[in-house]
Amino acid sequence: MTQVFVVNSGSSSIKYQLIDVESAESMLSGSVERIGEPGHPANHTEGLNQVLAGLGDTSAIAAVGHRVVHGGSLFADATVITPVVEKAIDELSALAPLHNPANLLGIRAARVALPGVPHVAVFDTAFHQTMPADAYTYAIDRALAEKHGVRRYGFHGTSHKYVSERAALFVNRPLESLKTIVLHLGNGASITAIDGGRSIDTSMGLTPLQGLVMGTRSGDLDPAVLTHLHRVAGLSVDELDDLLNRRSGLLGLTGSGDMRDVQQAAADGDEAALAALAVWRHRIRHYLGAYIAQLGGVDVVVFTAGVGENNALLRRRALAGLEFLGIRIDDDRNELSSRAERRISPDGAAVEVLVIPTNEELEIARQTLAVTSA
Ligand SMILES: Nc1ncnc2c1ncn2[C@@H]1O[C@H](COP(=O)(O)OP(=O)(O)O)[C@@H](O)[C@H]1O
Ligand SMILES: CC(=O)OP(=O)(O)O
Ligand SMILES: [Mg+2]
Repeated sequence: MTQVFVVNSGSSSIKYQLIDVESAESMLSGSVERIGEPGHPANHTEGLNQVLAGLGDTSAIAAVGHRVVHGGSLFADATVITPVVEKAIDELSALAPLHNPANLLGIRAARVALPGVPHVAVFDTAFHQTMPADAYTYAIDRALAEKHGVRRYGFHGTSHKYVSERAALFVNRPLESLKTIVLHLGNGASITAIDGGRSIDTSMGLTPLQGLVMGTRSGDLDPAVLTHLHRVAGLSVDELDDLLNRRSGLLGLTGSGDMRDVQQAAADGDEAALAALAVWRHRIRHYLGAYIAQLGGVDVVVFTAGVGENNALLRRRALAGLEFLGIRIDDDRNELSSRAERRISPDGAAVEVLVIPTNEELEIARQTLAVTSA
């Protein structure tokens, strides 16, 4: 029995699992959520120490897999963590300020608790390294961009990879033949266009700030918003960074960054919440349309992550009115509350619409074992 302990430090949560890789069975799993909010762990170190204290017998653990969000163009594959790798993850923190520091805290805390086994980093960016240059290039001075690694990288790759592979198994068609769009809608959110199993475009960019409206991140805006706010409102670079990463998105529009709160407020008729949901939906449909064009069609649309897996109403609203594209939802199927992989389009629809719970931890465990036993 080969067990891998997986630590997934998200921007607002720590998810962990002890996984028996051969059977794909989860021996232990849990999460610490709403980190930083009142009544919850103050930070990731506190959260992780709680988790590690409850681990019990660790003798069967062969390796520890860590989700690391930004790997730049240095890491196209899972990598055993050495001091050099740790330093690179640290240096990439500037490009993923909500994530890489949390990932590093996780690595350091776990290494103290589990010192005798290899620790492996599995990067969110790796799956998107297949994107063609036309999709990842920003139209700015080429030499400057190259010197500073300024390009689109994309994130949530472990999730997009896992979910698209599960979707192909679910519809019982070869992954190589499918045009798939995965909507990973969590606290952070991104959409990926996957052609035959390869990421060809994704909504996040140089950092996990670009694209969709998220819990606290703005997603897309005209880059001139930054220079404008600097000039007219006197905001410094750090203040702008904080504004767009930590005080925008649903939080900026409504006062809460948690979709559950926003939806409750909208149900109670709160104008700001209703408007925020409309912006959230508009942005999703913008990318959905774009990716159907980039792919030249779509066979499978998949919802995953916190919002995508759990919220039937938001799924319905995201896809409403797209019947002309063959995208339809069966309301009864959609509203069935379940933790299972499921189809929510009607039988015989041109496009399969699925809900596939993501399992970044299982994917991380598999990749961790693959590099440590290679
Ligand atoms: N039933 C639900 N309805 C709407 N949103 C939900 C529901 N359950 C969870 N969420 C949202 O999912 C988010 C967390 O998603 P998750 O994928 O776990 O995020 P992350 O990995 O970025 O921490 C929460 O911020 C919450 O807004
Ligand atoms: C990259 C990213 O946004 O991750 P998360 O959804 O965990 O915040
Ligand atoms: Mg996540």
